[in-house]
Amino acid sequence: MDRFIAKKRPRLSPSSVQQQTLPPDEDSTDMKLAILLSLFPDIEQDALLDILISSGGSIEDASAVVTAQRAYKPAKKRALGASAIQTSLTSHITTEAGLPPKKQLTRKGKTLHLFSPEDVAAHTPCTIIHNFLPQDEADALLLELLDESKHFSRYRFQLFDRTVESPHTSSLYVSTPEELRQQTSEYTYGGGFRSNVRQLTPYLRAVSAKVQRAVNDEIQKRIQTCYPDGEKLKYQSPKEWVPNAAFVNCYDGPTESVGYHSDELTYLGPRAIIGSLSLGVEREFRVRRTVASDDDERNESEVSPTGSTADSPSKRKATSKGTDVRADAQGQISIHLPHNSLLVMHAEMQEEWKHAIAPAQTVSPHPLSGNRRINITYRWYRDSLHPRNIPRCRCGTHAILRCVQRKRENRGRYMWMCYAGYEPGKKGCTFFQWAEFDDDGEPLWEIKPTEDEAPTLRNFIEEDDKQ
Ligand SMILES: O=C(O)CCC(=O)C(=O)O
Ligand SMILES: [Fe+2]
Repeated sequence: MDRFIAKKRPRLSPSSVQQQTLPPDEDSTDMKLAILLSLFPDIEQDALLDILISSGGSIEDASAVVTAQRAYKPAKKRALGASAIQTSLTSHITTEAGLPPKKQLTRKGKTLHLFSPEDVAAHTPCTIIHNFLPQDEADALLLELLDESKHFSRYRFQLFDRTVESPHTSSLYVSTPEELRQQTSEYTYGGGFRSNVRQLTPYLRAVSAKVQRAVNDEIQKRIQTCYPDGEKLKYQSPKEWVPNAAFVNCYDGPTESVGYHSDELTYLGPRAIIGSLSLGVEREFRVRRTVASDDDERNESEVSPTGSTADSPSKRKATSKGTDVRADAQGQISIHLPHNSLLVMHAEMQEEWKHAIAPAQTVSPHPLSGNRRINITYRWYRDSLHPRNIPRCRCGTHAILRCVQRKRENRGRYMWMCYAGYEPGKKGCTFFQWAEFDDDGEPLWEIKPTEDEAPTLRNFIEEDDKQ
């Protein structure tokens, strides 16, 4: 549900930099990749990422490589692509129950393809349930949302001096007309207000009860089998996961996609969990782990069960340039998402990994949807993170919540920052403030939030559904 490519804040002129702590330099690989994608829109994102890594993180060098390679292989899509390892791992690798193996499985420039739920649970921060709904219900939901998708739109944002559109369409769904009003005038998304918000449809609501049960079961299994001492993670909510917003994406044809990103945490809070239901055409969901920019590649052998790496300052190594591309040096994992599969993105996902729907060369048409894939991400917007409580920046919009992923010294810390600069026609400010939470992920506000009457979002499950 994020902007289609994670972005670095636009550079500000020295005169506009305020006297305050500026946030850590985040996501520079993604920004570089976004720039390369805009320069070479016909080349696959993965291929550009490989080239960026092998060029030591330099955009200039990477552009020169692409241009030179093109001279030899004109306009052949995927000609520069990463090679894939096609395998099912469970038959080859023994792991402790539910724990990721000690040895790193992915390598620079490689894509490891996972199909079975056991492999997905063991090697990624996700779990997957195939054939989640009875077939007729899955088909009915797909048909309902294909009809809805006529009203979807592309998300637009500002990247330097260009307005860019998401390479797929989407809409947000909430329960009531009042919530719809709030979503277009109080809640923001990537620095601006949403224009495309719709009211929950009958099947979206009916299915949410099943998603809620399954996601809560998967959370408990994950805690018991994967997390240290069988306890929830720090900042993860101990409460029941209750979806009250659904973000629906439509990918019409093989080239529609979403770039690598982690989801915006502003209303979901730290350690967000997302239930993601796939319908129609099967597509690849790619994940890659993010690591601190100054980490040694070797620390990949020290992966903890939560996916974070052990801190070993003695192994740190200074490098001359492009250190941030180390995060991508591990390659990526591809999870195949067939029709009617529920993927749960667990609490370690948004802070420590990035995800994408990769463009495909071809897709196998689905009998009901043709070349289209529908994806629903059910989300839990937290009452304590209602817009009325969130810090305002100097532009007047409220700040957005992010987690430091790359810089070792602040990795895992949360921050509020202005994102208005990404909204077409707006200029952002330099507002930045560290965000503090208690161990259960509830915000610790410096200033007590105002108490107004605006209702918080309602659970999708109505009282009648609970009986
Ligand atoms: O389509 C998908 O499976 C993922 C969509 C996604 O990442 C998002 O909406 O944030
Ligand atoms: Fe996402």
